[in-house]
Amino acid sequence: MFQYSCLNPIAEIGLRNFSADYEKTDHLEEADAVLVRSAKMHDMELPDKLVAVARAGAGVNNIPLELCAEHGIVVFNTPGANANGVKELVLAGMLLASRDIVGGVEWVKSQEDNPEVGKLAEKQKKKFAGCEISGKKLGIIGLGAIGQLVANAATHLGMDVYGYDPYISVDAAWNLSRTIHHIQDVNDIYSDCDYITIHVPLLESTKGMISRDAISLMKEGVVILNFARDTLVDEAALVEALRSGKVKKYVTDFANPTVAGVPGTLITPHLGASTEEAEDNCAIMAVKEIRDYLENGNIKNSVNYPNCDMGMCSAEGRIAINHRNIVNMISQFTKVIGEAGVNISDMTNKSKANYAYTLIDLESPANEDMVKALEAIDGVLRVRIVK
Ligand SMILES: NC(=O)C1=CN([C@@H]2O[C@H](COP(=O)(O)OP(=O)(O)OC[C@H]3O[C@@H](n4cnc5c(N)ncnc54)[C@H](O)[C@@H]3O)[C@@H](O)[C@H]2O)C=CC1
Ligand SMILES: O=C(O)C(=O)COP(=O)(O)O
Repeated sequence: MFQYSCLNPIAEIGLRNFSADYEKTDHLEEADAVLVRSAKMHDMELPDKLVAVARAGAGVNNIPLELCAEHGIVVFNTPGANANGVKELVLAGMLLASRDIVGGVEWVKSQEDNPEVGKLAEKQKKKFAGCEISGKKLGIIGLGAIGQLVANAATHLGMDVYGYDPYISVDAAWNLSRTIHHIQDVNDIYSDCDYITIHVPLLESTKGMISRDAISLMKEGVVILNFARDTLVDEAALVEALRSGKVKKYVTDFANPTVAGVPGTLITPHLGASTEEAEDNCAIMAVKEIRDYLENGNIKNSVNYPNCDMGMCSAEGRIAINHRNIVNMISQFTKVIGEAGVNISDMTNKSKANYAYTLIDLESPANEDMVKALEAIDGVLRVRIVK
């Protein structure tokens, strides 16, 4: 029996994919796996029993990835599962920034008791006039799951699209419309575009990337959209630029005291992934990843350990070892297993940055002595009998 805990509400349709061998617990210390959305895990104590964390979503800045890796806890996310939801809100954001839809709707609401509202509306409407997005230049920073969808959709809406992503995946590049201009210097996006949208993860290297200097390069009246993370933008500089009129609108999904209520902002309360479809997709993918890891030891879509897949185990035993990516590990594992008189029928070793993972199928079941001997090897972070 496995136990799992949800640190945020997770769509029921996903949780239904846990078999009868799984039980939900509200006690973190009992959980083999955790499902999480945006709950902050940095200050949480990581219980010994915990082996997997699945982020039902994309951004993993709320999870201590390195610390989890050190505890032999594999962290997963669900790439692309909520991208369409975000794309649609970005498109809505561009339209809301271009036409005063919010102001117009509010004005009509304020006239609910006015029998002359229809006539007055025709006089008032020029106050809410705007511009079209068709024909405007859109710069997209980050062409991953979300950025590529925004790029293609904006092209279909008649925008002239410029994309910047020095680390773009081959798949994302294949998916991009050929009309999208490939930008190699992000400053070209800053200086040339009417609308700029960012879709990069929050990392040490991306924090504050929309800096005061970046803003100073931008066109007068630029619209900036941020559905990625608030700390990607120097929001103090941004507020000054809004007040001076340099930035026409700041459309963001992240409310905080620096920007809330500032004229020129359009702020949603982190709604990008809050659609039924995105929540379902993320939950289904997260549960699938946890099950494959707990039941078979396979890793797919991890952000702190390498992917590794040996399918279902048909051997007598399978053992999973989370370890550091250093020399001479495998020979030590096989020595321990050989000395226990157990024959290895199959094995895979994968690495990602500082961490590595080894799955070993055995012709006879693993035992606790073997696990103890493997755990004693310097560099081993966790040993788990999968079967
Ligand atoms: N508002 C919301 O509800 C949501 C927000 N997000 C945020 O959006 C971010 C992106 O999500 P996805 O597109 O799904 O992630 P993704 O991982 O598919 O794409 C991120 C892209 O950014 C690129 N990148 C990394 N550093 C870069 C840099 N310095 N300059 C330019 N490109 C860079 C990567 O190469 C990658 O192609 C997430 O990390 C998360 O913070 C994601 C989903 C929902
Ligand atoms: O997937 C992401 O990165 C998101 O920002 C979505 O967050 P949420 O799951 O809505 O709390």
